[in-house]
Amino acid sequence: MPAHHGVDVALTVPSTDELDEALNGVVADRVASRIAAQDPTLWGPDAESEASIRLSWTQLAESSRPLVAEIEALRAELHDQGIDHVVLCGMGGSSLAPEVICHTAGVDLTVLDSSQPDMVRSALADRLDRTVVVVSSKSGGTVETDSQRRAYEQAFTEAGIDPVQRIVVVTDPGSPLDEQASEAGYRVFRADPHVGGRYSALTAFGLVPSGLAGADIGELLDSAEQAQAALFADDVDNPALRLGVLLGVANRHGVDKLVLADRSGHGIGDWIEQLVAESTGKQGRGILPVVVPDEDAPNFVPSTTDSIITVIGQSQVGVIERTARLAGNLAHATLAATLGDNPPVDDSAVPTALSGYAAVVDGPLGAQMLLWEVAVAVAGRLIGIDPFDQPDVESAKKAARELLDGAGDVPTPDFSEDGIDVYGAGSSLADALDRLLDQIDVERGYLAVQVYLDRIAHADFAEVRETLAEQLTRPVTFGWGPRFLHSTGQFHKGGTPTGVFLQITGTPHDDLAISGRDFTFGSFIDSQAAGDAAVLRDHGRPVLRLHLTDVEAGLARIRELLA
Ligand SMILES: O=P(O)(O)OC[C@H]1O[C@H](O)[C@H](O)[C@@H](O)[C@@H]1O
Repeated sequence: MPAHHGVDVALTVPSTDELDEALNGVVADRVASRIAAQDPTLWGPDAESEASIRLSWTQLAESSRPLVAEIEALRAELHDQGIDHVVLCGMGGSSLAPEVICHTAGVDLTVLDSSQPDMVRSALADRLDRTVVVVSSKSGGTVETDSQRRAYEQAFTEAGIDPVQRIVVVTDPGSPLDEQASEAGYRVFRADPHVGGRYSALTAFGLVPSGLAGADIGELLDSAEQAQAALFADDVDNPALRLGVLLGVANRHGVDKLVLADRSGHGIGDWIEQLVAESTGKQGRGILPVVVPDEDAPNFVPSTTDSIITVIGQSQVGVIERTARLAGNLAHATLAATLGDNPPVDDSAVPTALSGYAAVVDGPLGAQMLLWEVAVAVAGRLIGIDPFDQPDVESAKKAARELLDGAGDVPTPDFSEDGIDVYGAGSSLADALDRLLDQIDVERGYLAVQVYLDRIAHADFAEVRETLAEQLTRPVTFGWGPRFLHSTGQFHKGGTPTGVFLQITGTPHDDLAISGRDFTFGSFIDSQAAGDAAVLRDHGRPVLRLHLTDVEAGLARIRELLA
């Protein structure tokens, strides 16, 4: 195996027999029904103690029912007071589910999952007099969420509004946030502690903000409940087993990218991204999701041999056949994991050469969430990792903390050009970029673009993913910082060591103090970027950081260079 790959699994293609064998194996081992029965031994002895406190997600369709009426009553109470704008403060598993639930339902939810000062400011300035803020944190110790809470407490107080009337907390029982919020008199929803963050979509974490915003959370639970029989069946037709086997077997053959064409139009790709990246990306192994807008996007066509291509939200026969054809392998496409009206696939038009992996996944939102959770648990067993921990997220948090405490080395730019401070080698900005991109391994590498800016104000910049993917013909991911740190950040540091990282940071228009803290939002997000870059470099990964002293001009310059 060539050393430059940094991966010890050769890229090969399994036979249809191997996929069938693995599928028969998980059926014979009763994996689906044992997941439903919350058997913690499924992932081996090392994962057993974590798994024994992480499997309650299998029964949420029933156990979360009592929350529906409680949340709906609170929504009605708030509406009576003219409070109809819901803001969610939270990161990762505490924000990605409500975001997709509300988007799918077509209801308005402001998701504040950032420490970027301008973005925090914009949220604070938006309809404060009509706003209820849900502060969600399972651990109760996430610094972004704590800082957002402090910002809203201060804003409400300054506006003469009692924060106790406007802040609702979701957390695990006994967390520091639970103690603090209960003492302050806030309304606290205590979630099931035996469910991990990224599996918590159907707990209070997903339901409270979504229900307050007006999504039909009863229907969401109904759709999960209706899918349970199919998803927990020890049966070769179980779509979750089929998807999990596809992911697991492909990964054993060195395939470690999952290109998701998110045709749902509601952003379920971002939720799946966290579930897959944090659950599998560890011990130098795992699967990196690459979220793309549709099946025509670069990285989907053409795809690379180290990718599984997946269409979400379009189980029409034409889409299934086309996906199968692109992957060149009907066997994989017949692993289409669709729920509900699942049309039959016409095999006749599709070539059967074995050269790739594909899946089409569809179904109502609650059902699909459960489907992906079961599939990822199955894949984790086949890959041989613990799907319930996230060991490498902490390292970046620690490095950021040290920088804030003045303990770490504050990085200094290597040079500046056109108002852009460059942290990396090169004779010019263009040269520094070329040098970074040249380090992407042509067979196994990927580029991760990590942008620590206001993701609402600069949303268009995400299009550089398409430009770069087209030019590089290698998988390119795009993540907004610090949001991605709670998602793909785990894979970047703990997964297959094949990433190359372009970090973009910027000077905010206006920094913002955090009440009761000796650091500002601006210094916090800077430390988060610098801390993560330091950890990536410690892992031997190339990182180029570009700091934009004038964000608008800097982004325009980067676009120009990349085009
Ligand atoms: O809900 P919290 O405890 O605040 O955690 C928010 C996020 O924090 C960390 O980054 C974890 O890696 C995520 O899995 C989690 O969802």
